[in-house]
Amino acid sequence: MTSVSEICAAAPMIPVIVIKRLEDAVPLAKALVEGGLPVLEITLRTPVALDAIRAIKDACPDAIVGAGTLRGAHDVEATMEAGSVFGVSPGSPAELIEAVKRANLPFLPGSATPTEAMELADQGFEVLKFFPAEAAGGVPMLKSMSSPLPDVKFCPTGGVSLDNARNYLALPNVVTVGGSWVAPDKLVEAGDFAAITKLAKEAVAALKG
Ligand SMILES: O=C(O)C(=O)C[C@H](O)[C@H](O)COP(=O)(O)O
Repeated sequence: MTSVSEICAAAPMIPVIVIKRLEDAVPLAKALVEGGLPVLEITLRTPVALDAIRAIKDACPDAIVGAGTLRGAHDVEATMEAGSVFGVSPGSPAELIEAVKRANLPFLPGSATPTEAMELADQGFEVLKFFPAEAAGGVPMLKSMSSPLPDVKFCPTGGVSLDNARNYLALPNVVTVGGSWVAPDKLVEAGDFAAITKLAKEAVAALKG
């Protein structure tokens, strides 16, 4: 099993993906992988999300497919059954944390405060999703947390864009960022997957290294 740290090191950003039509799943995943972004977070926000994960697993061997918006134990079981190799959540409710530990699923729990960060790090989580990044204090908040908690690493997500991602990645406690900006609804709905590859390449060029 790949660790969360290895998954986060595999790309400078993790696209946060909302699949509304199942037929968009594979071309979208292929477009992002082709653009240099192999780590994909498929959110469980739509009815086709689990089928989308299955389809991408089958058709895109180079993608590292995870599930986002995990809310409870049932989500952990369902996403693993569908083939997700990691999970992400906007928060860290106790029932979800217990389920993730039982299942041994590589997991980025959501954290927006120092207390949550301390509790989750104590429980052995290597990287936390700092969510909602911009609304919860953004770069200054993470910078402040890096002084007392230098060992706690984050993937800021929520309001992160090409414009501010580099400021996050420059922080010593940020290992990668997450965002939906590389897979905007409009382009997916229009079937413009070439434009999505272009956005992915643009993100990689701006953020790598
Ligand atoms: O669905 C989840 O699991 C979430 O936690 C929320 C997403 O990560 C953010 O909605 C992405 O934020 P944007 O990049 O600003 O669109």
